[in-house]
Amino acid sequence: MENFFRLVDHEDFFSRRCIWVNGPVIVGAGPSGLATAACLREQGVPFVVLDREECVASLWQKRTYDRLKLHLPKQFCQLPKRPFPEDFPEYPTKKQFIEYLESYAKHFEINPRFNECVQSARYDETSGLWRVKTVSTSGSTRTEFEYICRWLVVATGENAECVMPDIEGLNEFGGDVIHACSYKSGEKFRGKKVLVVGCGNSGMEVSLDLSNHNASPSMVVRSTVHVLPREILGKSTFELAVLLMRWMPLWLVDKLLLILAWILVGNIEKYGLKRPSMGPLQLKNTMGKTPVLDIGALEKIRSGDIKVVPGIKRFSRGQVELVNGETLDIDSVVLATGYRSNVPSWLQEGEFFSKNGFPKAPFPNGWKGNAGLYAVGFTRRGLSGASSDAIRIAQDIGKVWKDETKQQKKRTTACHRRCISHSKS
Ligand SMILES: Cc1cc2nc3c(=O)[nH]c(=O)nc-3n(C[C@H](O)[C@H](O)[C@H](O)COP(=O)(O)OP(=O)(O)OC[C@H]3O[C@@H](n4cnc5c(N)ncnc54)[C@H](O)[C@@H]3O)c2cc1C
Ligand SMILES: NC(=O)C1=CN([C@@H]2O[C@H](COP(=O)(O)OP(=O)(O)OC[C@H]3O[C@@H](n4cnc5c(N)ncnc54)[C@H](OP(=O)(O)O)[C@@H]3O)[C@@H](O)[C@H]2O)C=CC1
Ligand SMILES: O=C(O)C(=O)Cc1c[nH]c2ccccc12
Repeated sequence: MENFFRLVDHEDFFSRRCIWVNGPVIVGAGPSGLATAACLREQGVPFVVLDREECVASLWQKRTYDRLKLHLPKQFCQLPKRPFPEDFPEYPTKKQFIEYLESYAKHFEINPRFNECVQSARYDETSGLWRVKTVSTSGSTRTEFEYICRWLVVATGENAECVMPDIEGLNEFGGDVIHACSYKSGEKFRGKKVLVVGCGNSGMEVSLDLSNHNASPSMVVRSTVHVLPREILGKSTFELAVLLMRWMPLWLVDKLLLILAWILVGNIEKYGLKRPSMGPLQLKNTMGKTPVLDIGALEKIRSGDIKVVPGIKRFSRGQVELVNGETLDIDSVVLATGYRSNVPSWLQEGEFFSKNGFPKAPFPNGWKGNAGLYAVGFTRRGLSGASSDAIRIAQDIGKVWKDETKQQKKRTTACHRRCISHSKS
């Protein structure tokens, strides 16, 4: 047992083991939890990280497709205190990113308690402490734990659960229906007609991968979407936007991006890809809707290899009926319908987090709540947002920690002195 938490060796009436944590409990061992743990380690603050899966970065390891690459340049995706290895390409692969995260955890000696799913967490006013209940499913035994701590860091992410839409007739469809989080490669869809529901980055990249594997994807675009080239004149579009934002307001950067996109990708409305009236960055900031950074799907749409279709009316056996009345024969469905936070399902708190599982306060103020509650990685700004939250949280907790340990030291030294002077007299 590591020295920073003590197993209070008693089992309560419900056979739940209580663990006092000296320092914060961090829920989630993804990039956000790891970044916070690393920054705390540097401050000398002990912590416990909990994760429901048996590995770090489970979203990346278990719920993403094989050909995934980061789609922002590497300098926007590395975590605090430890840059990516020099030989990483501009857009690291999923494998490289996972290797980096594993070595990051090792370097900062972060050893999460795996297979522990947090069921509930509440602040106990009387003691001024957080009570975090988990169920551990390691092996065939089921153990319940209760962690008691002063600080709670929520790092379960914006993508904790898959959004599975309830579409009429989907139960009668009969073929394979998977969410994009279970999609690995187009290999097993060769020669198949696949309906991809959703046109965010997942829908676009799954459609591209299917087409590269000689499947026939039809992608559902029920409303509007911003598609931007990943690069403009050899420079990353995201980086260009970040640079421009230093000099001009967001709406103007949006206008420029759209002019450049028009020059580079032309009118895409004729392919069924209508743009929202709000600009891409403004939409990301206000609604959290990420623009698509194109890595080749547009070309396949132009060539007709990826078919764009309107919203779905209903499914029937082997078929889908669309809102324009058209009916398509299909073999499989990939739901690229997005993700949601799961915080409301376990955190018993109504002030800091809103019902959608995101902090109520917008960036950069959504990292700190009341009574030792923190949130990391809910900024809708990807990995760079998570890093900036992590740094702030560790500084905030570190300051209190240092003040208190200093005082404690003073008390012990004073007592020590008194004892010595006492023994002399
Ligand atoms: C396909 C895809 C590609 C992406 N690409 C990029 C990119 O290129 N650049 C970028 O900046 N961002 C990207 N993102 C955004 C993404 O949010 C971040 O990459 C990153 O994974 C977020 O880290 P996180 O730690 O906040 O969340 P996660 O990585 O989701 O980690 C949260 C962890 O919490 C655990 N957990 C959840 N609930 C519980 C519970 N109740 N009890 C215990 N543990 C729990 C999960 O098991 C998980 O390990 C991408 C997202 C997706 C889905
Ligand atoms: N390479 C990379 O780095 C990648 C990054 N990502 C990131 O992961 C995050 C999640 O992306 P993604 O999984 O694409 O999710 P998004 O939330 O971005 O997109 C969901 C899509 O599903 C559509 N949709 C939802 N419900 C329905 C329905 N009932 N019928 C039809 N369409 C529906 C939405 O349409 P509407 O807009 O009308 O609601 C939208 O087009 C994003 O931040 C994204 O950038 C994802 C893949 C790759
Ligand atoms: O890829 C993602 O999911 C991200 O959230 C990364 C990201 C943060 N801010 C953006 C603005 C435009 C495109 C992608 C992102």
